[in-house]
Amino acid sequence: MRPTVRTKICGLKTPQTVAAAVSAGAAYVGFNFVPKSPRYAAPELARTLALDVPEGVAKVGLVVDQDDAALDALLEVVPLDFLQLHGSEAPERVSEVRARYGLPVIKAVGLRDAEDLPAIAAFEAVADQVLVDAKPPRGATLEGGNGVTFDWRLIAGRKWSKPWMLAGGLTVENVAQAVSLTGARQVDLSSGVETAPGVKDAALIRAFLAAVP
Ligand SMILES: O=C(O)c1ccccc1N[C@@H]1O[C@H](COP(=O)(O)O)[C@@H](O)[C@H]1O
Repeated sequence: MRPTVRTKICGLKTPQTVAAAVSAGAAYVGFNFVPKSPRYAAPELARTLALDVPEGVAKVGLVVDQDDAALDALLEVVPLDFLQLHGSEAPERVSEVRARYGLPVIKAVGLRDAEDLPAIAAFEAVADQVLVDAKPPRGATLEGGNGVTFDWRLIAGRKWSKPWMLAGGLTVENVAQAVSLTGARQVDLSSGVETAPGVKDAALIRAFLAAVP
């Protein structure tokens, strides 16, 4: 049965882990198209995986600062339901991507402290969903997937007009507290269900989904 809080498992690269996410009730499965990431899935692989995802589970493509040519090429191959923009895309770029591809866009915003909060409002105006993630640690090479949390009290009790997802360092141990503190109705994670960077584990995926309230 699907948990009440909708869950996205991101960075899937094998049929076994996609099947684990789907059967344990994930609402979204994510494919990572960031070449430098250990979670990268080549478009042909992602296409094969995506074709096996049942109706009712949304397929999300995670990209970082991709231009139209790269997105054209990706979307020719992989049947996606959402694009997740996880780089330094400006609000104007979010609008352009929505208009060009006709797909809903999830825009990631990184939080470290209260100064980062206004960005959520800026993207709320143009994106279909906002993904509220931890800002990468200083010196990190990846824009996300770093397994770090932010101070959830920063967003406790806040309301936005668009659907949003909580991300950043979520694990089986902390997800219930994160949801209770922030009021999130959707959560997203990648490294918290891995045994090594980029290596997802079906048992960890099932345990995480069982722990989501
Ligand atoms: O996972 C990656 O490699 C990645 C690379 C570049 C941008 C985003 C990436 N991952 C996304 O980051 C958040 C949080 O991840 P984590 O749970 O802290 O590991 C999530 O949306 C991932 O999809």
